[in-house]
Amino acid sequence: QSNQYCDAGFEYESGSTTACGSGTAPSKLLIKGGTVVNAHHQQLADVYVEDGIIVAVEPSITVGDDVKVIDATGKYVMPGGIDPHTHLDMSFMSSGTIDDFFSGHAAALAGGTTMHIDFVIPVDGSLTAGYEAYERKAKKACMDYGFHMAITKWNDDVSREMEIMVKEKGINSFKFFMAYKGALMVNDELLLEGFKRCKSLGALAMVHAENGDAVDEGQKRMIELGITGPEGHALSRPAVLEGEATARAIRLANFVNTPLYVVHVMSIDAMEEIAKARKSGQRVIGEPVVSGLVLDESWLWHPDFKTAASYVMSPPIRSKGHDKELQAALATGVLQLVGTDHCAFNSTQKALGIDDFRKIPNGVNGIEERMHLVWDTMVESGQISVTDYVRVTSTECARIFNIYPRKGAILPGSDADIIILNPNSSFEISTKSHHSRLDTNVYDGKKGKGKVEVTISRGRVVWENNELKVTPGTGRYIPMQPYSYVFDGLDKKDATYLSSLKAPVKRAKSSS
Ligand SMILES: NC(=O)NCCC(=O)O
Ligand SMILES: [Zn+2]
Ligand SMILES: [Zn+2]
Repeated sequence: QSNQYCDAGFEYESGSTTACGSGTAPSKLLIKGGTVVNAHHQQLADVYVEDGIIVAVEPSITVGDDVKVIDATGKYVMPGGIDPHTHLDMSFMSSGTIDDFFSGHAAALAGGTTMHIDFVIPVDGSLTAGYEAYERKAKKACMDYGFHMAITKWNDDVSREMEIMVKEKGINSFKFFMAYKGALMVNDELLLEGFKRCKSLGALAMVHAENGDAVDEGQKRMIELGITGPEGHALSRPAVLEGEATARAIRLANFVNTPLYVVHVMSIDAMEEIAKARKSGQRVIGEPVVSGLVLDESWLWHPDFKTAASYVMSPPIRSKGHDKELQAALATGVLQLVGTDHCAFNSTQKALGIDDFRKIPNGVNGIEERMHLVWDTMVESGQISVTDYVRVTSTECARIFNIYPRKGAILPGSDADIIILNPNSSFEISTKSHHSRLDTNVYDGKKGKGKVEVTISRGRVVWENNELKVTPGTGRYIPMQPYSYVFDGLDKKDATYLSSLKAPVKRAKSSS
């Protein structure tokens, strides 16, 4: 397997073999004989692409000699994955994630993901400075990307800048961290202000739901007990704290009547709050991440610090049982789409917390592994259909963030972000052959059925025959408009609420 790629102009240390290339960019491409799968439908059809756009999806398309033809007989032709949750090149916990907008994209493309949405972190509270910094970081992009933005403090400038981000910069979602006390964490007052502002702009409010004050207390408790290793991470922030914050955020969003997106749902406790809210008719979206779906916390008790620390993320990976319940929730529509929270720190960076788990930079990998692991865990096990696979890995993300059907579909007019998955082939994940810069991989050794054999990024064949051909600077920013479908009808709910309020009681002025 090739593990190196064309990186002209960018410093990058990589593996041994070379597969440098400009990313074959035939202006015309025909994918023949496959089963084309969209979230709503699947059919035997050919897909014809010109200049990065899908032109036709129909049986038996004939073309001239100038067209590159890929045979997909017996395979699935699907929209490339869209990862709604990543942290490339992010400064965090006295460190910086080691996958940037080049290596992270290379890894993503090798695993069948053709777009992601990353979280811009404001600089000293300034959204504009944060946006500009991420614009610079993303110059080396080799696949398409969009941005969410974190809100870490509140004042009139932030409120004004949110409007600029939505109306001028193509950002339609803002994340509020209810954890990471003393760093990114916000209080309920800010949460309410932020939710109201999101609503007024048609932007989606997102939350990292853990009770940060209680986590702080739990961490102190572990240190006092002499538990300083990675297992202290899990013990200090139990699922009840995720459930509490999820419930609180849901209730506050309900009070404001704005949709809510809960990122990285890791526990039954949080999932059940989402289920309850959805059942009552509230617009709440739940995003499980691959680590929560396929791993359990036992790794945090591994005797080797390097191994154990590589599994430290927040909220923590939970005990066995949570994984299966989250899978069931995804299969039944309680949770809607799968992310990764790809946030890669290598073992040297993780060693910052060798004596104190509170200093281990939080985050695990997944951008390269998500498509394979979701296929194997959910489709191969019979829990979801192939069309649902497309929905949870691509289409639903495109719909929620208002870029459908440009993304998330194999339809005439859509961007030609396409994967060909062979259900009869198999994959094996290995730290040695992955494309991330990480020296660890929380999925190392995992094997399964289904293999992404070809990835096409806007008409360019970037992954084929286990070879990656990517070029920095070819990825494009995808602006996202506000008021996606999750806002439909909310004005009617507001009107119902207002008309339900009784007219103010008129009282005579008392004389005494
Ligand atoms: N999840 C995690 O551990 N690191 C990334 C930051 C976040 O999403 O909370
Ligand atoms: Zn988070
Ligand atoms: Zn995250």
